[in-house]
Amino acid sequence: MTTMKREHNILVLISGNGTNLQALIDACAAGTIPHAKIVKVISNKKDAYGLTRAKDAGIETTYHNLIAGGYTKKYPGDREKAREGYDVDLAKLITTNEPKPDLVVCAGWMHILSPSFVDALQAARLPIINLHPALPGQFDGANAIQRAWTAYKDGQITKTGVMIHYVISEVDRGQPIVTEEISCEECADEDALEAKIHAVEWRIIVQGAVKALSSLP
Ligand SMILES: Nc1nc2c(c(=O)[nH]1)N[C@@H](CN(C=O)c1ccc(C(=O)N[C@@H](CCC(=O)O)C(=O)O)cc1)CN2
Ligand SMILES: NCC(=O)N[C@@H]1O[C@H](COP(=O)([O-])[O-])[C@@H](O)[C@H]1O
Repeated sequence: MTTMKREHNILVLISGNGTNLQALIDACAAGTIPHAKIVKVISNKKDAYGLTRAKDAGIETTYHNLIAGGYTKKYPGDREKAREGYDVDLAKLITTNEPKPDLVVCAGWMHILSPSFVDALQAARLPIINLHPALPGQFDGANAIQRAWTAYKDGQITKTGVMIHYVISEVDRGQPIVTEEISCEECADEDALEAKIHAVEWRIIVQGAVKALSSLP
């Protein structure tokens, strides 16, 4: 008797255009990510075009914002408490989502997640992976592409890359799942490097999701 494989549920966090979300949507539809479905997209930016991409694909969306959600008003002058409250509610949004997600993917999610968030998802046995446009330990944080190009022009590096890694409290320091190097020397300018990085991103975010799902207990 053949046992049907349960579909894995993916929840995606975005902040922008959503081209990496689109790569995941297309990969689920094509079966490149086998037996998987994106069940929710959450954005911290109301005008994120990724929300449109999700709606066009029939995926439920939620807008969750630090200011619009009243967190900075609730904790006036205490940005850390406001972020903490925001993150605790974000974790609740994710862990109580129906259907229950099996994997959270940060696909251009531009908000540093607090330890209370990371701990809450770990307690729920819910892995988080992140797309980062640099190699492990190279340019942690925001604006990695711009920083890589500057470092290359200053003669400090000859290559950069893209990685998918598990998310821990320390930003961009979680265990890498997939990495791919990119030679800066083959790029005429920063725009060419950015275009090459994005093309690699759209491929390895799918590979990273497949690997993370295949590692689930
Ligand atoms: N605890 C973790 N949180 C996040 C991780 C992580 O590995 N651990 N990865 C990031 C994604 N990211 C790089 O890959 C990243 C995104 C944003 C920032 C940042 O400085 N954000 C600022 C706000 C910037 C803005 O709004 O434009 C902030 O949060 O104050 C750094 C790294 C996702 N989170
Ligand atoms: N530190 C994380 C980071 O910088 N992520 C960057 O956000 C973009 C999202 O694009 P998208 O919204 O089109 O997927 C990606 O290109 C990625 O380089």
